Formats: sequence, C-alpha cells, structure tokens
Amino acid sequence: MGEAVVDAVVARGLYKAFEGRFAVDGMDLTVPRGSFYGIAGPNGAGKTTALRMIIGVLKPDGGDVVVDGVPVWPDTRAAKRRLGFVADNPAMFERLSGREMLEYAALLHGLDPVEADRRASELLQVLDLTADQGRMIADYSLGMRKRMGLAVALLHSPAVLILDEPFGSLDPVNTQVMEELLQRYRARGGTVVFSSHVMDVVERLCDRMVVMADGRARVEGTVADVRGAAPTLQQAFVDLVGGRDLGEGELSWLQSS
Ligand SMILES: Nc1ncnc2c1ncn2[C@@H]1O[C@H](COP(=O)(O)OP(=O)(O)OP(=O)(O)O)[C@@H](O)[C@H]1O
Repeated sequence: MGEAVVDAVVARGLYKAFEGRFAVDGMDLTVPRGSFYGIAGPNGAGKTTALRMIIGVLKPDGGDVVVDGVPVWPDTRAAKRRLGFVADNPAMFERLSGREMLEYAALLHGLDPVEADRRASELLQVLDLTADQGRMIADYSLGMRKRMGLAVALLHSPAVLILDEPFGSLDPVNTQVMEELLQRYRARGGTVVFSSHVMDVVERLCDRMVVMADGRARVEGTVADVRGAAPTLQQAFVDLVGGRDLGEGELSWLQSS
C-alpha cells in the first residue's frame, strides 16, 4: 500500500470575529500538496485574517488548521517550521541590513551558518538584492521589502509558502522574477498559497483557487471550474461577489468645466 498523500493545508470551520463581527465565518480550505493555490476575494472578504490563522499568528475563535500534516493550534512551533510567510507589507527589523536580516532569520531557524550564508547569497542574487544587501531595511522600497520578505520566507526551505498579495507592489520585471522563483519552488515539490486581487495572475499561475466573500469560501475548484461560462476569470469574480454600478449622476462635477 502506498503512503497516504498529506494535503499541504487543511482548514475546517475556521472562525474569527472582531468587535462582534465575523471576519472569517466558517471557512473550509484544502490545498493539495505541490499545488499553486489562489485565494481571491474583494476587499474585506477575510483573506488576510484566514491566512494569519493558517500561519499560526492569529488564534482562531473556532475550527482547526493542519499544515503539512501538523496541527497549527494550540502549539504553533512545529507547523511554523514547515511554512514560510510573506505579509502584504512585511514587518522586518528596520535597522538591520538585508544581509543581517537573513543572518538573523537563519539563527532563529537554527541553520548551519555556512549553509545559511550560501542560501542567503543565492536568494539575494536571484531576487536582485545583492547590491542592496548592506543597506538598512528602513530604506528599502515596498517592492524591495516584498522581495526581502520572500528571501526570509524561503531561507529554511519550507514545505508550504504562503503569501499575502505578493504581486501588489512589484514592477513587471520583479513580478516575472517572483513568478519564476515560485514556479521553481513548486517544481521542486513546494506548495504555494497566495491571496490576490489580480485575476490574470491567479489565472496564469494557479491550479486551484477559492473565491472568498464575507468570510466564507463561495466557490472552490480549478481555475476553469471557477471561471465557468464567464468570458474571463475577472468577470466570473465580479459576477460571484456582486459588481457595483457607479450610478449615472454621481461625480458629475468631475471634469465638467
Ligand atoms: N485586527 C482587526 N480588528 C478589527 N477588525 C479587523 C481586524 N483585522 C481585520 N478586521 C476586519 O475583518 C474583515 C476582514 O479583513 P481582512 O483584512 O481579513 O480582509 P481581506 O480580504 O484581506 O481584505 P483586503 O483585500 O482589503 O486586504 C474586515 O471587515 C476588517 O475590517
């Protein structure tokens, strides 16, 4: 009998309320190992809140999360070793240089210093940060911080990589670098889960996806399943979550002179 395949992420009945309102309201999610998985949803749908519970930094009010076969809650340490995370606006030690940030992350993960140094150099090179490795992170642009965040997240070679809006502040060249790096990581057996508003990126990269709205998974499946009969994924998304008309009379003063 073959070994059972463990899903990369399984969330069941996740709940989180802030000030009496559910941000995540009974979310189920299954991310197959080795997949590229997209989480789409309008502003305020609960994507970031769900991701923060999955990575073990925000305690759910209810439900379970298992990452790479390891329960995330209540003891988050073992699961955290298996995952890497890049936040929307990655928080880092501002007064460290990029290189020092990677050295610090390597220490936290208990990596062998020689191996960590080799990995850091490769990551800085691939992410086009070698020339800036000596500058303080406080002086990095948002796009540089995103790339630095990815370097930190990949340093310990996690089984699952989770990214919140990874393409939001990247220029086209760095978007391509990021996509290629993620593809390479996936080709070597890694699993990528990311949230995005950018439907053409989701369409191009993802095997499977979920559309969240009001804290719940509205539709889940392959990108083709979610697109359904709509001409584009963008249109399917708008149809699913409900588009908004601007109204004929609104903003009539704009450029009216
Ligand atoms: N710490 C918090 N305190 C109070 N309310 C919060 C907190 N974090 C999130 N929320 C609320 O929870 C809901 C979901 O927010 P969340 O950031 O998870 O959405 P999102 O799908 O990531 O949105 P976006 O696409 O705009 O980043 C929103 O109504 C938000 O105001």
